[in-house]
Amino acid sequence: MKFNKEPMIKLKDLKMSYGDKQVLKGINLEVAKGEVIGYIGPNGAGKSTTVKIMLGLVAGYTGEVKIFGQDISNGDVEYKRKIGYVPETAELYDSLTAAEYLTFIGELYGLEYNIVDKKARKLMSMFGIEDVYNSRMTSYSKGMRQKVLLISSLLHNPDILFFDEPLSGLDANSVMIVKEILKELAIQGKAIFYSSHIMEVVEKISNRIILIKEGQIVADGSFEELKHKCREGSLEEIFNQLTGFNEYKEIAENFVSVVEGV
Ligand SMILES: Nc1ncnc2c1ncn2[C@@H]1O[C@H](COP(=O)(O)OP(=O)(O)OP(=O)(O)O)[C@@H](O)[C@H]1O
Repeated sequence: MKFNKEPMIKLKDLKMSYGDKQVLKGINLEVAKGEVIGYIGPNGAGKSTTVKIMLGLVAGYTGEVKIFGQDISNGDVEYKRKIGYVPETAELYDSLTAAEYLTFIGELYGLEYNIVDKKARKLMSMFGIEDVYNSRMTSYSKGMRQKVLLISSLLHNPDILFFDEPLSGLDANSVMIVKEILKELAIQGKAIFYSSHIMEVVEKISNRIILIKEGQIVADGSFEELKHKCREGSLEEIFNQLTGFNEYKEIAENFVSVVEGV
């Protein structure tokens, strides 16, 4: 296989516009096996757009996107078989049971029904939700749905994982489990692309942080490196500094005074 020598992901001068608006202005990055990339930035910075381009969901970009050493514009979608994705918002097929949904997804990836059924049930049990495996997902809480989504992204043992707010709706115990799972997956050599606005978690789980602002990378390094460079203590403070934001107090005060002014 190629990806021993090649980086798992390589983006070269990636640009993307929607109409007149340029949302990616030349992203360059390489991701190696075992890297957990915290991909962060303000709302609208271009994070989801980058990820969707890599997933082959958005066309019209310029520059080069190589996944497992293969240029994805060559029309061969085989690379998608080794990718897992948890989108920020997903439409689960609510009227299905988790058993039906997960076995369906597994079969799409070419897994045998019995194997995927067993695996899905086991993973559900580890998340403490085995008892609802055969219940319709309409009856699920937000956290339970999120767990099903996480499981569905991992059933086929992908080599690259794209996670967009994967902890959304999870309770503190489940968050700890997922954080450990991510660590373990990275040790197994997976590359993980982790987008989130929860800076405390990004700080802890990422071995490399990439901060994107207005379609450009403005920081790329380990948390320790960014801390040293920015002379700040937390990733939240680094984020505020690098995105030039310090008027949160003023905005909050004005906000409350408008609320009170009714
Ligand atoms: N399909 C689309 N059509 C037009 N504009 C789009 C489309 N998708 C995204 N955009 C614009 O591209 C910019 C980047 O959006 P993107 O979703 O990549 O940001 P993001 O960094 O993921 O933000 P968030 O943190 O809010 O999820 C935004 O200005 C958004 O309005």
